[in-house]
Parts: sequence; C-alpha cells; structure tokens
Amino acid sequence: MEIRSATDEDLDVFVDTVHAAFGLFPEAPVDGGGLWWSALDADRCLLARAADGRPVGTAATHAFELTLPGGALVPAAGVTAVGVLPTHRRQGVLRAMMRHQLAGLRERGEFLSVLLASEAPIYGRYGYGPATYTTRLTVARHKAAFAVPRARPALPAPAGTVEVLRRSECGEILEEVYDRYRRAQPGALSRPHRWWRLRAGQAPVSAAPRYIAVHRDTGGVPDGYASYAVESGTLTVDETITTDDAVFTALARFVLGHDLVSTVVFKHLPPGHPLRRQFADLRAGEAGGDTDWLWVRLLDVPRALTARDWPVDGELVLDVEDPFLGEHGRHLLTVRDGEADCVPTDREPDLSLDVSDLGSLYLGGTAPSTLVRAGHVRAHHPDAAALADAFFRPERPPHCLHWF
Ligand SMILES: CC(=O)SCCNC(=O)CCNC(=O)[C@H](O)C(C)(C)COP(=O)(O)OP(=O)(O)OC[C@H]1O[C@@H](n2cnc3c(N)ncnc32)[C@H](O)[C@@H]1OP(=O)(O)O
Repeated sequence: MEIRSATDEDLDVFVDTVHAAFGLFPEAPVDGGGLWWSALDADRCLLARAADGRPVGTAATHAFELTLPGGALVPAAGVTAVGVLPTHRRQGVLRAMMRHQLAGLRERGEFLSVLLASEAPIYGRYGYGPATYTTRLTVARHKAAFAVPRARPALPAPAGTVEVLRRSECGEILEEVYDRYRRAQPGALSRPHRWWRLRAGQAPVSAAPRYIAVHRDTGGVPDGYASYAVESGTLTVDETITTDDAVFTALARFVLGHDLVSTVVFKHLPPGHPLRRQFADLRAGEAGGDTDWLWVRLLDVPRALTARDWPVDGELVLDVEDPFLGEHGRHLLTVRDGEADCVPTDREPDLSLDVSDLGSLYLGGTAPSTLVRAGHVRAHHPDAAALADAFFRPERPPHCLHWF
C-alpha cells in the first residue's frame, strides 16, 4: 500500500473515495452543505492506494486555530474525511494512514490535532480523547417564561436590538461575531475566511436556508447572532454565538417569543449552560443528546502543557504513555505566577495516564478525578486527583460547535 499527499489533480479521486467510504453517491448533495469538500487543501489530504494502484483510503486535515484555557490561540490540525472503502476495511489501512498523518503533522511543527469522531470506539487507540461535550436543550415554549433574576442588586437589563436577516443579507457580520466569540471560548475553533466565502460546512456558514437574528449593542455594533429555521411548529437554533451572557439571554428570549411555535430546540449548548436555570419552570427545558464533540490528540506534551494557562500555582507530575507512537514521558509541570514550565523528571508521579486521557483533560472538559474513578487514570497518592482537578478546573466548560 502507498500513502501520499493528494495533488489538485487527484482531489476528485479523493472526494470520490470519501463518498464511497461514507456510502454517499457523489451526485447526491452532501448532508449539511454540498460545498463542504471544497474547503479541503489538497496538500493536507492523504490518499492510500492498494498495490494495484486503486485508491482505497482517505484522510485530511484542516488548518484551524484552537482556543485554549486562558485564551491562547494555537494551531490545531482538524482531522477529517477519514474513510476506507468497504472492500478494504479491517486490514490496517486506517492505522497506516493515522501513522503517516501524525508523523506529517509533527514534521509541520504542529503539536496537537483534533477531530470529530463518527464513531466513538475508533480514535482512542490513536491517542485521541474526547475533550469537549455538547448538549441539546428542547424547550416547551409555552412553559418557558423567564424568572425574575434573584441577584441583588439586579444585573442591568440587556440593552440593544435584535434584527432578523436572511443569510444572504448578513455580509461579514456572522464571520466577525463568530471570530470574536471563538477567541474568547476555550475549545472553539477558527472558521477560516475561505469557509465562509465558499459556504462550506453547516448552517449558518452554508447556503442552507436560515433566519439569522443579529443582536446589536446600543451603538449598533453586532455582538451576537442566532441562526435558526422553523419547521412544523419547531424552531431549531443551530448556534447562538456571543461572548456576552446578557446577549445570549436576549437572543434566547427572541427565539422563544415566536408565535406558532410549540418547541424551541437549542442544538448545541455547552455543559452547564445557565439557560435552563433562567426559566421560572426548571422543567420547561429538557436536556438531551449529550455527546462528545471535539477530540484532542497531543503530539508534544511539554509544548501543549506550557501553551495553555493554569488557574493555580503549583507542581504536578504526569507520567504519560503513548502506545500508538511507542513513546513514554514523565513530565514535571510547574506553574508560578501563572507561568508554566514543563521538564522531564524522574520524580514520583502524581498521575499515570494514557495520552488519550490527557487529551480529554487538556481543555478542562473532563476532570482528572472522573477518569481516576473510572479506572483509566492512576492516582499515586490520596491527594493526587484533587491536586490535578485544581490544575485542570476550567473557568467555563470548553465548547466547540464547529462542524468539519
Ligand atoms: C474524523 C473523521 O473523519 S471520522 C470518520 C471515520 N470514517 C467513517 O466512519 C467512514 C466509515 N468507516 C470507515 O471508512 C472505516 O471503517 C474506518 C476508517 C473507520 C476504519 O478503517 P479500517 O482501515 O477498517 O481500520 P483499521 O483496519 O486500520 O483498524 C484499526 C483498528 O481500529 C479498529 N476499528 C476500525 N474501525 C472501527 C470502528 N468503526 N469501530 C470499532 N473499531 C474500529 C479495528 O478493529 C482495528 O483494531 P485493532 O488494532 O485492535 O485490530
């Protein structure tokens, strides 16, 4: 088998092979926006060919930026379009492509990669761990009266306006608002300009028909939007994008104010989002569809650990196994006045863990103690899990709603 980067000339073969791997006919529109493949960069696409030269497998990466806890923006390879023809499965094609891809990312100097997994059992073996989660909130509109906030003094009522636009009328507004949001939200990915330009991906980036409620501050500057569609009495919100809780509330009030709608579905909320608590009737909203979203794979542990901010000062020793790459490292993470340093050590570890579990902890979406209790991470002394929890505790849960 031969694995090599695609060229512009064989991008069609690449797309054809992905379609066959996913059971899609090439002429059928791709779910969520037929132009999605057009966002691929040929030189980041891998094509695996069998000995007879026939294409049998594909894998690609997008060049994204990921927001880390504390706000650092780092390059993140977004793995996508992974597929092997049904005739060639379970013969090690994916394993070989993953090896090739991870080596290539390291050569490019990238220190982490991310992906959305079609099936959860696939990627742990390659060192990926689920790192962000998302929840769907289904709201019975007629029960969803907002409670009077109990905080005293009360927070100022949200000021500003909401205007409904068609996607085609939004110009650069969505891209600008999204970009501000993703820089402030740990776990969020950049949406490169060409995605918006090519209308690649899912609404509201794609040309799929959507209403867009744009919120503007009192100076008229857009500071949030909600993208939604209404069908058969159900209003479905793809995403509500803002950095400001009061603006989120204003947009939620707006979509919940629609007549002739019985149910409002917020498709993607971060775990622990306060919206449900804002209803006078807690049961007005039903959480469901809890699922993993972004998976993280660290390729250079010390670099990754020093790239993000930490909420506490102190020392933590992590003993990390990376079976897929055949690597092992014991790392002393020291944080002083917010500055992180990470060096090899032979000190007794606080925790021993697989690199996939460190990927799960990295953005703060999973507490170390949870993985200790699950039997996946070993705590070497009674205080180790609590110590690690204090290091990885997020200010806000990481969240990603970019689909790729
Ligand atoms: C980021 C993304 O793009 S997600 C999209 C992933 N692609 C798809 O879901 C499309 C449909 N599926 C496929 O094309 C293929 O089944 C793939 C790509 C998932 C797997 O490709 P294969 O070449 O069959 O995998 P390969 O033979 O290298 O398997 C490696 C290991 O993973 C395991 N594995 C592979 N796929 C799966 C799966 N779907 N569920 C559970 N285990 C799996 C194999 O059993 C094997 O285990 P082992 O090392 O213990 O023997």
